Amino acid sequence: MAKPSVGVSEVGVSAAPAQAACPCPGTLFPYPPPRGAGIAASVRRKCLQVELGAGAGGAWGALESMRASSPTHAKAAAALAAGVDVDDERAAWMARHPSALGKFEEIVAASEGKRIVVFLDYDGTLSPIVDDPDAAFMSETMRMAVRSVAKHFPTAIVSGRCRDKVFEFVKLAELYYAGSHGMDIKGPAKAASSRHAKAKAKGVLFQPASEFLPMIEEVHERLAEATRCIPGAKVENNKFCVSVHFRCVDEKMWGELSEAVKGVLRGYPKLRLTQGRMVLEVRPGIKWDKGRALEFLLESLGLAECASVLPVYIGDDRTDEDAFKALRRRGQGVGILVSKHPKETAASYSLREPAEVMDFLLRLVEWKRLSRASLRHRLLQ
Ligand SMILES: O=P(O)(O)OC[C@H]1O[C@H](O[C@H]2O[C@H](CO)[C@@H](O)[C@H](O)[C@H]2O)[C@H](O)[C@@H](O)[C@@H]1O
Repeated sequence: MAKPSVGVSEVGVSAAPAQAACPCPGTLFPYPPPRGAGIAASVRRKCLQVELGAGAGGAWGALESMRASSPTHAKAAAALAAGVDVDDERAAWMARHPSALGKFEEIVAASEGKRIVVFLDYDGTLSPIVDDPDAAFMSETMRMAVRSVAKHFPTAIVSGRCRDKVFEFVKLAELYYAGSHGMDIKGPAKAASSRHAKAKAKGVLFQPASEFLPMIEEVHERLAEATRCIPGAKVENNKFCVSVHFRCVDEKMWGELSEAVKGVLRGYPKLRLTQGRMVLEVRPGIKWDKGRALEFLLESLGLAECASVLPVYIGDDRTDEDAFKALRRRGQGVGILVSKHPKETAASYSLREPAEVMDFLLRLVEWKRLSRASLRHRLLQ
């Protein structure tokens, strides 16, 4: 298996994913994605810029990013700057990123002759967003849906959380887990079915940032100390990354929080700062993300061949954009963004909330059962 190139990444993410010629028929990605009127260009640019510059600050600082990530701010700014009717904007966005439930038949039709592999983000995708990160439980019905999906398709959870923690929430041993934004990858603990035996025999386990472990420990302690006096701030150790939550911090204190985080990171030039949903994410500055984790898992499963696989990735966060972009680079796959609001995204489809994710997963299972039954029926005739 090819080892990844590990090195300090450049700060700044290009707005548009690199265009890849797709050699495969039946791609679901119209690329480049049509750009309708709607979110004003300046707001779009801000929504796309996820690297914040850990040192002296990038062209665009952490505080501005924190403000723009607030749904109220982003919406108000977009409406103000573009004078756009919010309903029109939503309709235009839905035309570009239609509901994966509404387009279900189109999606499964694209899987003809291919093996579907399912990738699921955790927070905001399988569990609703809540104030307390330690209380982001998934429902038992969602767990049953994921378990059923994993019976039919290789299934992976790809999360910003530490792998052990996300496993504690999901509690399904038959899945692949990629924790710490894909920097901690492990295969199923025990055999789920003989179909997966090949990948298991390879013993999938990969930690491309292991040398950062002591540094992350240290920076976690320093961040906890530096933000102790900011009410509502919460620092979470995600093993290869650290999350600094500001969901419960008064907006007036966001400036102080971002200064505290940047102050600590000045001493750690090998780390980088990105942002998720009301959270600043400190991570090793290596070229590794959820997109690379997706590629790694496909390769481990022996399914990297473009013609034989249809990866389906469902996620809600900026960090999931790396996986959506990876699918576009492959020129094939189904990227589904979970969002109630129009957002710039490299995903092709959308779902509004975790409840719709569960409906989609259950439909996938039902479709698989029916197509198997119909195949059996045809063989017996
Ligand atoms: O990649 P994910 O599985 O989506 O993890 C991303 C971050 O998720 C968690 O934070 C988010 O969910 C919390 C609980 O709903 C919420 O309080 C917080 O505001 C969100 O950002 C998790 O706590 C982070 O460590 C993950 O990096």
